[in-house]
Amino acid sequence: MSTIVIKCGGSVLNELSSSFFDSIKEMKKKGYSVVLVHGGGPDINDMLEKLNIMPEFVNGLRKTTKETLQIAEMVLTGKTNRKLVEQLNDVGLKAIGLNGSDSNLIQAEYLDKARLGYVGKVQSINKDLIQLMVESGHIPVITPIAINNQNVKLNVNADYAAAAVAIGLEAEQCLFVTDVDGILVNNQVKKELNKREVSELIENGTIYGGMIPKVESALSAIDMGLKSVMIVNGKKGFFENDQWLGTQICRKEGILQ
Ligand SMILES: Nc1ncnc2c1ncn2[C@@H]1O[C@H](COP(=O)(O)OP(=O)(O)O)[C@@H](O)[C@H]1O
Ligand SMILES: CC(=O)N[C@@H](CCC(=O)OP(=O)(O)O)C(=O)O
Repeated sequence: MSTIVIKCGGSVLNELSSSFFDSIKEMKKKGYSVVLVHGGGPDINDMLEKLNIMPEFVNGLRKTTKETLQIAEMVLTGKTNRKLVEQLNDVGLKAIGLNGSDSNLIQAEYLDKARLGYVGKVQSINKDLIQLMVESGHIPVITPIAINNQNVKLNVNADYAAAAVAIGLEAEQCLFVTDVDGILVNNQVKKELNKREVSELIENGTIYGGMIPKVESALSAIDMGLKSVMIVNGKKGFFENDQWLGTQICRKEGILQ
């Protein structure tokens, strides 16, 4: 059975359009297995600010102290995951929330402990557990908190978590659902971008902040054999006339021609 992994960004979780849920129903009807990974950066920021802790990011990744990690997990599992699971269940989709640290669902190691603290780089995923859920007709909704081999929990950027889940499941496609129509260059959505173009756009500052983990994880997923990675807007319908609307990340030039 073909799998589509959908990463739902925190930027758009409160504004998901009804066509977002219709698209998931459509994919299920067509026989795809659907697996969701969610973010929640803005919810974490709100809580940190309430607690007078200043959020800090390096290239779109949150600097994570032990305290920040606890707050991130509390918000992501207690608020963000709950909300998305409830919304999916409300429209009749059988969603089930899973924390990435449960049963080694997402295994990670420190990405750069000195610079970023408790931030994880995914090493492996528990494919069997996800497949168990999928085969029983459920949509797993995964929170990007991982665990390392010393049982230390780590905060993983949801874009990297989604790409790792897509690779682990040998998914057909990974969709990054966010709050913009795709990657914008001079206010125009690029239909496709390759590795070289992405590097140039990061270098000249056109791609910045939260878009960096998206394009970097997209490129590494493609390098590892994933067929298709797209960045789409969750506030609108992003599937029309059998086509995805957004930016496709390609390995090399002209891959779609
Ligand atoms: N070239 C670009 N095109 C579009 N958005 C960009 C670009 N570079 C940076 N961004 C920013 O990336 C944001 C999406 O990333 P982020 O806020 O982390 O979303 P999410 O929570 O969905 O992961 C956009 O809202 C925009 O501010
Ligand atoms: C290490 C790291 O950056 N973790 C992210 C996890 C949530 C996330 O990725 O949320 P978005 O998809 O909304 O950005 C964070 O703490 O914000």
